[in-house]
Amino acid sequence: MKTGIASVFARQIWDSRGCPTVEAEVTLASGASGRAAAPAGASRGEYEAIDLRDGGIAFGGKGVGRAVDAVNGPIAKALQAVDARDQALVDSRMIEGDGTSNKSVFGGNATVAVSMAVAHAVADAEGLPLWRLLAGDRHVRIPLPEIQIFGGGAHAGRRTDVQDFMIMAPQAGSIRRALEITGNVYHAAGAAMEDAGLLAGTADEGGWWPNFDSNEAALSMLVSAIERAGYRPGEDVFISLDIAANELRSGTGYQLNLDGEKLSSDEIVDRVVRWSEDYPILSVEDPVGQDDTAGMANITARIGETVQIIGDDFLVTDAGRVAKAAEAAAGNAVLVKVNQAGTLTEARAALETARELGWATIVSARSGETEDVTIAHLATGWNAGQIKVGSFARSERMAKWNELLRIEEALGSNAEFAGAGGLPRRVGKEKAW
Ligand SMILES: O=C(O)[C@@H](CO)OP(=O)(O)O
Ligand SMILES: [Mg+2]
Repeated sequence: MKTGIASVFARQIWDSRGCPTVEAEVTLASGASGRAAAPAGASRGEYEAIDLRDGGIAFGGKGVGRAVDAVNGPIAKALQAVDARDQALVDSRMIEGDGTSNKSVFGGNATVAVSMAVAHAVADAEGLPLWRLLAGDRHVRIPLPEIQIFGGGAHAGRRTDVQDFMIMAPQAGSIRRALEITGNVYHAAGAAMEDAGLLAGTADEGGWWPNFDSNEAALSMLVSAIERAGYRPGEDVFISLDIAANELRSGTGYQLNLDGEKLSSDEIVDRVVRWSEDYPILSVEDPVGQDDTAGMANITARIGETVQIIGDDFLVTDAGRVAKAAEAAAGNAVLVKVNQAGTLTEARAALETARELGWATIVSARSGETEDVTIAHLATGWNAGQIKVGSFARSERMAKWNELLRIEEALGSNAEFAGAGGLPRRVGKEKAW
């Protein structure tokens, strides 16, 4: 069989934070091949797949020899001669071989690299771009991007409590135009920071280092950067926040260091609701911690009609957690990170479950990335509607944005920008700022 897996091989490479990660190469009997690399998170949910790192830590500068060995040993053996076109079978062989619920034997960094490399090898064998292989004959839309302008939280020495200050331009009409708008806002924000004497470099994902005295100061600066770039906040360009509140947990509440306050779940929800009234915020991710279903349900009831409420650490790309959250009306969108699940099959199941429930889906990068562009293909081929990759000024991020430009070009006159259509069904109703 030409698409039978002939070899699986891994090596250690280095990611955008200068930390080691796993790169896998898969070759089929025909000679077709695929390559993919595992990303790595810094703000990680407790329920996501474990990255194996030598020395046992989840994030940092130690090697990934154990994960590399898992690929070159048991995973390679388990996948020998398996038909690569059967992604579900490939992934279940790894899931069964690992035998744990969180991939702690092989490492999620081992399984995710192999899972994605297999998909690339099939695309090579079929002579198709990966997005087209994944989409089949189905119509796809170019995803609406969420792009970081300031990076805070765990990505900037906890300089702001909020982790990602991002923008969205649902009316842009194309990825080409959305990126142009983002570039203009990004540079305007840098110039505004310089004018205010606040320019102090960039954070982990390339957003400006957030030298602010309050979370509100960052929000105000973002609004003025949008205006300075010549756009109308709340019309052309909206704000999207990743609070990453799991990182703020302290006892039973949440510690906001910049604002010098400890808040209960109800109080942090009040705070985010107030921000959403005072600023043109269209999307909020992880406003509460990974186990705070009541808090997610509370904020969804209060602002979910007009604001997208995304679960990241709260849902960890798990179909079961998405279904439970939907039952509790806790959120209206899921962030899909393939390495939280550990395989393409499991990540896609989380995405499909959310879609069936009328939730929005956002395919996302991690804060530690490589030149791998797989997620641009997943977001398009799975018709996710949205994509989050980090900022607009570092090559591991730009590689993904630029790949989307190529995909849009390949679609030619069939290219359709998801725009506001990528938002949850309830979001996008009239709201004045
Ligand atoms: O929280 C997130 O959404 C991501 C990307 O911003 O961060 P990390 O990869 O560190 O989890
Ligand atoms: Mg997040």
